[in-house]
Amino acid sequence: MSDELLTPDQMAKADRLAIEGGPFDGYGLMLNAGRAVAAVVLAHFPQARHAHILCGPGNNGGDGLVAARFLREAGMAVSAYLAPAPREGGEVARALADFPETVRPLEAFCATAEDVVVDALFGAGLARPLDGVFATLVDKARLSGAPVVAVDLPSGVSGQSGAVLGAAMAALRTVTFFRRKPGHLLFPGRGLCGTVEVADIGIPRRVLAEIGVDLFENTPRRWRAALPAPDPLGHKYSRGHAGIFSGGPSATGAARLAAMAAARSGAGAVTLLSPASALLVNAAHLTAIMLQRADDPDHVAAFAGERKLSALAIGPGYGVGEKCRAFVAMAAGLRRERGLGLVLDADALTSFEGEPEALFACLNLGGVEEAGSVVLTPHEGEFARLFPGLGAHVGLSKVERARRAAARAGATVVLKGSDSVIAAPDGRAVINIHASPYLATAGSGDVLTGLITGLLAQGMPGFEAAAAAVWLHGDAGLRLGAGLVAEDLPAAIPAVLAGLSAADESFREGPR
Ligand SMILES: NC(=O)C1=CN([C@@H]2O[C@H](COP(=O)(O)OP(=O)(O)OC[C@H]3O[C@@H](n4cnc5c(N)ncnc54)[C@H](OP(=O)(O)O)[C@@H]3O)[C@@H](O)[C@H]2O)[C@@H](O)CC1
Ligand SMILES: [K+]
Repeated sequence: MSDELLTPDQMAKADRLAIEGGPFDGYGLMLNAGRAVAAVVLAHFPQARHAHILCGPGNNGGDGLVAARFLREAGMAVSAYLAPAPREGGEVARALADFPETVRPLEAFCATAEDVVVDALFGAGLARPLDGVFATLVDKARLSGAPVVAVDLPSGVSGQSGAVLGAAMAALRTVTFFRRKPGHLLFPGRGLCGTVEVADIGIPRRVLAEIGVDLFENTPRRWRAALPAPDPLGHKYSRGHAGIFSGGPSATGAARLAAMAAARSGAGAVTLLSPASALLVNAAHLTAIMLQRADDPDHVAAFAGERKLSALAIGPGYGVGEKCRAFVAMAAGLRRERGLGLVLDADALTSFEGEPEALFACLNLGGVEEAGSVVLTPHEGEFARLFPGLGAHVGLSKVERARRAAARAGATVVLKGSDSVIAAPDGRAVINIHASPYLATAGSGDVLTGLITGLLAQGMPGFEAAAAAVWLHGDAGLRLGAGLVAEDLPAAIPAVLAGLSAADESFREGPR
């Protein structure tokens, strides 16, 4: 499956460019779309007693009318229901004229669990919350128990953000056209789409270049070429040296999880930077990971120079407060002066609650010549603390929120969740769906931080390192499944890396 994602506006442009360049006109595309929907219904619900096609006033409804005609021709019992009067002379009017039966008003819809419902009320043109008869149809469809096949998007789901506007259909399958939209990958939309199929309706791939696609599913294709490979003549320090800050004696586990993940990602050396008070606790649990006392920022800076540290992570289990801010400032300095990669997570983010500008200022200080990449890895709670005004309820898509945050911070932002978004300050963004709900477990985020740090330490750029780490972490979660605990994740990384070539193949470009 292709990994480009188009917003509804970009999709409208794709339609327009395709029509201009031919060979299909608007009605030709609609015929192809309706045929594809009918094919999915016939393939997956051949035993349905009756097909009910709910058609809205726009082109989504037109696709529905075409599908109704093909289903009828295939021998299915069909009822089509249409919103009041489509625009005269338009493609929907043409689809209506070509439908040989009388269509019924939407209010007449009534289905049973043995039937199938085709939801063609609204797609890309959804402009406001569903209410009135449309909201009633959502309830009626749900209560009928009939499977729903959505045309383009479940009606009520925003293609742009995945948000539900008012109410939304819950589909078992969704047939979209040409490329998926962000709303198919972002929750809650993703949870309402069922299985998403992408139909080729004759829009040529060349239109993508003109649209300037800037959002993708997070697949290996996006970062595979930047993934570090060991130099046969290299040594452990030339493979990158990652430093992970540990918390105090009762909060050391998070940093050790991150350290082991950094090592598993391929970094040649990993050092745990521990307060003196936690040295013994950490020493009792470490083997391949090195240990260094770290109570004074100047000493750590000197150590980083002597031992050629190439990336640092601070935050997991570290503790919120002044000490954390001081070490972040020191790390930001090393990043500016020596090009170290830097990952800030958890307590390092929360430590700047109420004064995020202080963090962004120290990350963005001028005179940067060989500054390394910075990656911030907030979950929604930490994100809202660090980026007031960009929290989940501001009416922007998760992609837009992450993009604005990345631009504000001058850093790659991983906005974590079941639909993690990774955004770079230059606007590049990917949405990750390659993950498992079993990853929502204590310590899992610490492992992700370690993977990013390990990849940065090996010289991978920030955006690619973050996207790769999120995918590798997700793949480990999918492999382990039920019963996984965070300790299992680093150990699963060798198999994940070994399987990467095969995964890569499955994301190769399609024929168009
Ligand atoms: N373009 C092409 O060539 C191709 C497009 N294709 C198909 O077209 C679909 C996009 O079509 P579209 O742009 O006509 O939008 P669509 O989703 O049908 O809705 C717009 C209509 O709904 C109305 N409306 C909106 N929200 C509402 C609400 N809450 N409650 C009530 N009304 C509401 C809105 O009214 P208005 O806002 O103008 O008042 C307008 O009348 C796309 O998803 C795909 O299926 C394929 O055939 C391939 C070729
Ligand atoms: K729909």
